[in-house]
Amino acid sequence: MATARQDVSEARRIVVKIGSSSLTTAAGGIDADRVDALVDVLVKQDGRQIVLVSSGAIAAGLAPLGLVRRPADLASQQAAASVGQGLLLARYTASFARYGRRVGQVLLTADDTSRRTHYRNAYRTLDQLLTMGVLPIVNENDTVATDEIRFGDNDRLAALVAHLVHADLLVLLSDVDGLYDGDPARPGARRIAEVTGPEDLTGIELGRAGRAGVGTGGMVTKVEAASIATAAGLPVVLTAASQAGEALAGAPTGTYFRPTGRRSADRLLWLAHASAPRGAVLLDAGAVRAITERGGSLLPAGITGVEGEFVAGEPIELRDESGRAVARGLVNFDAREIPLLIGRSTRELARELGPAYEREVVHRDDLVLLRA
Ligand SMILES: Nc1ncnc2c1ncn2[C@@H]1O[C@H](COP(=O)(O)OP(=O)(O)O)[C@@H](O)[C@H]1O
Ligand SMILES: N[C@@H](CCC(=O)OP(=O)(O)O)C(=O)O
Repeated sequence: MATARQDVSEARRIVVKIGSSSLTTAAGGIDADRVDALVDVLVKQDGRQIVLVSSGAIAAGLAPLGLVRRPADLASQQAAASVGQGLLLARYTASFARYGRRVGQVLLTADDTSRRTHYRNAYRTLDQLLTMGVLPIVNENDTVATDEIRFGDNDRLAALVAHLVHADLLVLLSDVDGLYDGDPARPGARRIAEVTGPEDLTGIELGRAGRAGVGTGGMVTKVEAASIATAAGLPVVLTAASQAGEALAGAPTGTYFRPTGRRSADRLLWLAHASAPRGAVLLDAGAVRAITERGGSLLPAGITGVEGEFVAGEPIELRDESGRAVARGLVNFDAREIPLLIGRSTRELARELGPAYEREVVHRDDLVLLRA
């Protein structure tokens, strides 16, 4: 028998993510009835605050541009997103207006949000919208994101947004009613009611997107999103958009992913999962121990080399002597300055180059360890 989902029914701040495949018609374009059906459910969540992460900008922009499927090149996808995002928001605005509710558009890029000031601003804006009774509708800012820094799918973005807004539940809505042990179209495929940890996922075939030309990422990115959220202490429910009401009420629909970890320092989750490192510094064994075992900052004395082009404030990888990435962090120097610092003490650098050089290469507060 399925276990009761008390943490789901009691959740007060919830991120609901809906995929393109659940919002668009087979011919391309927004399916107004499906948008209305979702909105009908969301407005009934009395006493709860909802943040909606909605995909569908690219899909919504296809038909108006005379395209029949998602184009392969980034520029055309971005053009479609630019046309479609406005249409999508207009549709949501009209649908929520039936109930006298307002919505606010929030477009995020993964890269921006791993920076401290942007992260804080994003939190403040979302929190303020919720306090004012406005329902935020989040999407990736497709028109500016480049291939390297782009999520592409919204599943992982939703997991990070759930963490950002201090939600107590993440609901992923798709065109499939849960995680199956293999391709759900295969006869005999079985729905998995509950995932208690990564061990429950061994042997499961995670396929790519379902309906050709609409969704992206398929189950792979949904399971990744669920792992990010559950490791940060959040329960996750994955189910079909048509079952959103039951899922939010805590009924045993879809797949429930049980939390496996505890909430971690805010922004660092974004640094680990959303940032695209611009380069790397190589660390000697002492520096690796200092950051992995003693929770220390990375000082110039422990650096043996530098790779790539980056400027102060950007995310970089910290690698051990074998080249393995052990951490990610926001660097305090430009790449071209690092050779000057290699192997030298901060005191010596300050004496020779001035007090501006008496600083960590990566401060411990801007550093996240990667799992081995
Ligand atoms: N093991 C699996 N369990 C469930 N669905 C799967 C599995 N493997 C692949 N899929 C496919 O993933 C699709 C959902 O992903 P996607 O198309 O990216 O949806 P969305 O637009 O909702 O993000 C489903 O339609 C399904 O065909
Ligand atoms: N930001 C993109 C999301 C792309 C996408 O298809 O995501 P999803 O349907 O969630 O797999 C959009 O709005 O089109």
